[in-house]
Amino acid sequence: MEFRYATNPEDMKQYTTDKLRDEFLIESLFVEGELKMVYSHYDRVVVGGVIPTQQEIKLDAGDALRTEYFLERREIGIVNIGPAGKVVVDGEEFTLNKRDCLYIGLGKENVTFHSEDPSNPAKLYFVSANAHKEYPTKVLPIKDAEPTRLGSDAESNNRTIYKYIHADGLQSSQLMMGMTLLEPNNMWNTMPAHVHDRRAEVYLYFDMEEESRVFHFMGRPDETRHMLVKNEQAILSPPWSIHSGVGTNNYTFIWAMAGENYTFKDMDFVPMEDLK
Ligand SMILES: O=C[C@H](O)[C@@H](O)CC(=O)C(=O)O
Ligand SMILES: [Zn+2]
Repeated sequence: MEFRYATNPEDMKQYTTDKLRDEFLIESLFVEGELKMVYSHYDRVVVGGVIPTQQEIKLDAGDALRTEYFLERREIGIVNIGPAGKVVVDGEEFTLNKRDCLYIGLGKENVTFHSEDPSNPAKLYFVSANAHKEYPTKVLPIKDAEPTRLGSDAESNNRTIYKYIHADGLQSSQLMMGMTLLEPNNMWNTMPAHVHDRRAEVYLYFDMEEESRVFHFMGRPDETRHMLVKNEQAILSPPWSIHSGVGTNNYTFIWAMAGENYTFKDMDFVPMEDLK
């Protein structure tokens, strides 16, 4: 488990490119046969990636959480971004095909990750947050998720948002999670940009070509910076930061939020005049 601390936005003004990336970019989450995790002090989210091969991989609290097991005081949302996989939760099996989401509630002790075909392994991405109450452990297959169309070709941001974990979907204590797919020839996400000072957010960009990049914008609206992001890299977005990107090609991303309220629509849009 790697640890990331929270940042004062005043300090971010001084950051070099390398420092910005060290604090906010997660460059490597997916390694065959391994479970990789980053613990962020923003709303204490844990961001993880796992590629199980021949052997199952256990979701382990290690020494980092100082609890008996990972979900003792947590909940988790898992999305498969690769070939078919399986998650076993206290003996119950959940199959996840590409883009399916599994929510696991507080108190589940034994969670293991598996691939249907170890030579063509699953790629499971997850975000976990602290939880105060147990909600049902459940899969939402992508085919049953509600699509919302946003943007337009004229603005190069024609995209579909699927919400998985939220007030009207899979229920949780505080975690919200979903996925946004851009149509071909559409490159912009989240423009006009917004902030939600009550919740931190995490992005995972994926389904990108090796040579494609997303220029991801962050920072307070009047003090923005960018980071160059590759396929299957994640971004930690502080509550005070915009989180918007433009790609050299279209792409897909998973967003996850945790924090104060549980209201997806609680976001403050930034007028173009205020963006600097
Ligand atoms: O707070 C919500 C998140 O930033 C995403 O829902 C934004 C997004 O997917 C998009 O505009 O494309
Ligand atoms: Zn947001």
